[in-house]
Amino acid sequence: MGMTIMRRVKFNAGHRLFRHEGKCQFFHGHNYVADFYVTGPETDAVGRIIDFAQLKALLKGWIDENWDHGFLLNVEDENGLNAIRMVEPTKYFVLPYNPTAENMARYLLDEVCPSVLNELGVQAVKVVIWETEESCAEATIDQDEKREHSLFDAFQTDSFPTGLNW
Ligand SMILES: Nc1nc2c(c(=O)[nH]1)N=C([C@H](O)[C@H](O)COP(=O)(O)OP(=O)(O)OP(=O)(O)O)CN2
Repeated sequence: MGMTIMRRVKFNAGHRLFRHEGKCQFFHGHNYVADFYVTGPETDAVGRIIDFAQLKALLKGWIDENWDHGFLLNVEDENGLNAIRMVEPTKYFVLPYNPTAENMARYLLDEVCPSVLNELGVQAVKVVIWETEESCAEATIDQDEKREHSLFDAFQTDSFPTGLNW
């Protein structure tokens, strides 16, 4: 039977949505919540896929270093990037697309999780980004990617609640 665990990471960041038609074109920030769903081939002698503390160190570590208390900007947003580069000191992260909840979840799942998790023999199969208490976006690996990774074939994530406790 497949097993999946979830580790939540909270952070805050500023952003704006390049070419947004409404208020999200302006610089603003969110208290984000990122839920990382992680699966592995087997549990260890203690009964863990991986220790939650290890997930925290790796995933929160990456977020704290790269996104927390920084600005997330679209690489096409030259004007926004020029503005944020003028601030001293500054912290920003350039994404290849707009920093929507959808794109942030996809970036964490496709780019960040493989680089920080896979050498430990576990795999992130879903990332959910909560932008507000009411709005979230979910990125999942597709069926082909799951099949390629035969060790993780039997994963099951439907059993997790989706509500938030802030
Ligand atoms: N599909 C998406 N739509 C929007 C995203 C997103 O990431 N994915 N992001 C935004 C903005 O970042 C905006 O700050 C959040 O939008 P919205 O829910 O409209 O904002 P509020 O929570 O402040 O809503 P109010 O009820 O107006 O206070 C926009 N859309």
